[in-house]
Amino acid sequence: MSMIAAFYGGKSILITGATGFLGKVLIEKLCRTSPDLKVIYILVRPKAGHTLQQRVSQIINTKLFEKVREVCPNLHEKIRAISADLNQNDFAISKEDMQELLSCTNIIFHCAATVRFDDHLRHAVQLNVTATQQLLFMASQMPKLEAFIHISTAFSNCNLKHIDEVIYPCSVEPKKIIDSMEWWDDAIVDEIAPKLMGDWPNTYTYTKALGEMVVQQESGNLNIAIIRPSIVGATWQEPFPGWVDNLNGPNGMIVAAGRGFLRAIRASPLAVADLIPVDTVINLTLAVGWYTAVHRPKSTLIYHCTSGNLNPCNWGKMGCQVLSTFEKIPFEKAFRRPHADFTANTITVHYWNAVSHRAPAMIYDIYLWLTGRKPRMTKLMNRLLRTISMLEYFINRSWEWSTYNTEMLMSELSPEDQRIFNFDVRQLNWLEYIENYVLGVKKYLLKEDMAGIPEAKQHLRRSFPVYYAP
Ligand SMILES: CCCCCCCCCCCCCCCCCCCCCCCCCCCCCC(=O)SCCNC(=O)CCNC(=O)[C@H](O)C(C)(C)COP(=O)(O)OP(=O)(O)OC[C@H]1O[C@@H](n2cnc3c(N)ncnc32)[C@H](O)[C@@H]1OP(=O)(O)O
Ligand SMILES: NC(=O)C1=CN([C@@H]2O[C@H](COP(=O)(O)OP(=O)(O)OC[C@H]3O[C@@H](n4cnc5c(N)ncnc54)[C@H](OP(=O)(O)O)[C@@H]3O)[C@@H](O)[C@H]2O)C=CC1
Repeated sequence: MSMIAAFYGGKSILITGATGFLGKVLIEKLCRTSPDLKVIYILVRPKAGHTLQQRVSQIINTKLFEKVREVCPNLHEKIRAISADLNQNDFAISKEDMQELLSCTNIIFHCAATVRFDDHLRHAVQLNVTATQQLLFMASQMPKLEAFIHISTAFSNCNLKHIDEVIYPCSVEPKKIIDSMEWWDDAIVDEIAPKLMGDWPNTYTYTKALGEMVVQQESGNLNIAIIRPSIVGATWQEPFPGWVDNLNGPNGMIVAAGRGFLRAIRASPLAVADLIPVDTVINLTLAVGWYTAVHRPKSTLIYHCTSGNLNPCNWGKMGCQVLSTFEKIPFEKAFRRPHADFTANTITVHYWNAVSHRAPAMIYDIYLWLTGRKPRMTKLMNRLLRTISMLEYFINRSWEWSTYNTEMLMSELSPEDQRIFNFDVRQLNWLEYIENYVLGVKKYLLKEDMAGIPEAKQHLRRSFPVYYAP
């Protein structure tokens, strides 16, 4: 019998960010391995044109939930959506709902965040710092709470090269920043943001670091743990390989390269590509929830969920495998034949951006205009180049994350739990994983049919501009 699965049986679990990438995989795994859990409360913000129930149905009627729908036929009843906006006071939760959450919750998984790199500092602070503070305050009023699990990022300290499983202080206290945001107008925030952020590359990583400090400072008597995943990628094994549903991180780059838009990038081929599959992150998260509640460690433990020190792979090897997968399973309607150059030289980057990115886009737009269609390629290319410029920081450096707590936890699990909640990234075969990843992007993100592969291959071979354009 799995101790972890049994632990979640009969429990009331509160999840923020449940409609996001990690949140969906968390709900799926929880319901599949512990179908006898009592209820999962999910805090969902209302979206125009969709009722809360519709948002839940949209999630659980997808392929990701195919297996769990068999194991847990009353899935709808297990998931209770609560209308909430984490940007509002008391999360704009109704009195009745709040009362129920406070009196019933046993475990909290706090996943909600803004993961945009370019978010305005005010908004990033609101969601990644202030909302975390508010949730901790709520947690402190929950008599039945056994554990509070906070999802951070391994890049919250990306201004350091070697990162231990400890909280590093930021120069300005998060409480001061939260208070200041109330009376600073946007112009002041814009002016002061670079000074506050120092050597953090964006508002996302900076506010996630502040969020960790808040967790440490407001932990009180709570039983808390922090999980720091690195770059979270498609599923490795569960519920099936290659599932992915957004364009964040490497996903957008795989789409852009597969469709032939992206041909060269400023990246260090030897830099460690610290990717971690989303199911690995969720398995660790559930194991941490169990361990924190049952063993009640004396201090807040931080768990790095990274691959670099246990099973390293670099961007060069990943890029090659992505490209070789495109040959076997090409994407449909490619603009050009997939090809990629890594370069570290700024002049070469400018050259490739002009010759291989902007010029073909402009030529194609002229062709669209001449044939009476709306030009769109230049706009798309500019957006892609802007995205790449934001990712460059992460593909030209390597970090070392220590994983003592994560390895300690692995050794605490029974053999059965090590199998069911596997987060041993040493077992991951990168080449196989990347191939399934690319296939998953094609199937689940681009919704392309595998039956279209022969036609996609013909398109690449037969179309002269597609094959020969630089
Ligand atoms: C398996 C890995 C293999 C990698 C190899 C891939 C390619 C291989 C082929 C070879 C190529 C050359 C070699 C490549 C070498 C490596 C390259 C890989 C790069 C991988 C880099 C990963 C780095 C990740 C860093 C991680 C740091 C921490 C991780 C985290 O903690 S959180 C998750 C990370 N967060 C994000 O990724 C969010 C980033 N996004 C943003 O900040 C914003 O969306 C934005 C990029 C700033 C864009 O903002 P906008 O306001 O302009 O746009 P908006 O968001 O409103 O969207 C508008 C429309 O654009 C679409 N869109 C959004 N993002 C992308 C995207 N990345 N690519 C394409 N399109 C995108 C969006 O859907 C909208 O569309 P519409 O609705 O139709 O208008
Ligand atoms: N993806 C990655 O590569 C990595 C992610 N992480 C961390 O993992 C966690 C989850 O990330 P991920 O799943 O990728 O993120 P997503 O962007 O996919 O999901 C974010 C979630 O937060 C919710 N949310 C955002 N704003 C609000 C709000 N005002 N009120 C209520 N809910 C809100 C979103 O709801 P809605 O559907 O309404 O938008 C969504 O459910 C984050 O803490 C992130 O920092 C860490 C490392 C890497």
